[in-house]
Amino acid sequence: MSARLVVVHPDAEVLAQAAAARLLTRILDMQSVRRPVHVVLTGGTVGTAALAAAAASPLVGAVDWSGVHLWWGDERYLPTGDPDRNETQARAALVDALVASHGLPEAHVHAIAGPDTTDSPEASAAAYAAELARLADGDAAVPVFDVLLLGMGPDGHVASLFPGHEALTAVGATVAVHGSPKPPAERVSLTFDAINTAREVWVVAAGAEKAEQAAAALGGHDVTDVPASGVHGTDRTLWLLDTAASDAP
Ligand SMILES: O=C(O)[C@H](O)[C@@H](O)[C@H](O)[C@H](O)COP(=O)(O)O
Repeated sequence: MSARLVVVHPDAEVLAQAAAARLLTRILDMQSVRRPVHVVLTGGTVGTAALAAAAASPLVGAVDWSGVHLWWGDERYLPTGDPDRNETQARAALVDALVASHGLPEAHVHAIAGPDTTDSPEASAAAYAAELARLADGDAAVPVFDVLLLGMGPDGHVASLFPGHEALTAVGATVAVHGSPKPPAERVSLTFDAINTAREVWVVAAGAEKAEQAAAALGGHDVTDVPASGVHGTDRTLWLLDTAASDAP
């Protein structure tokens, strides 16, 4: 487990641009030492803005996308193409362009299944766990994630791990979530166990409404109340904030 490093940017726009530059540089760096590279994407406002910024960067052409696998930290259990799916938003911002123009194989886009192809969030979580295990080394449950992006909700949730929810203590790589306080109620998420195997975990958050929980998480508040408190990379844990999110009342 690594110490948390906090980087503060002036506003949400600069934060998204900087996170995009960091992400592309991280992938390039990793490609010089290993292949494939595994990246976990996030939904959320800043996370999606960062993907859009990555799409517009000239560095996008420097990455060998044929050697990159994309995953999600969580998904809203909604049908393929639903505008509220994290996958749909990430595809529109970046992923579709990578497949169409930059050689990312569609088979490397590991979306979490919705109700159009599975019978339940449990079935989707099981299918995602199987896909993760298929790409993992040996008996590992998940691939070694080179970078795992997370947004954070104003309640301190990350992925679909919400305060006080039973999913916080789930074992295994993935968990079906029912009764999410943020709609939609049904979701699928990576567990803490899976998230915390990543080499690098980056929490990206902007806005004054995130400040209290960001401060609580960085202060090591109990993970049951502030799930963001419980995420760490094995090599590095980065908190990428804007000024408003870093300025606790
Ligand atoms: O499904 C979701 O809701 C997201 O996966 C969630 O974890 C998100 O990243 C945070 O809630 C931050 O979202 P905002 O940046 O939009 O506040």
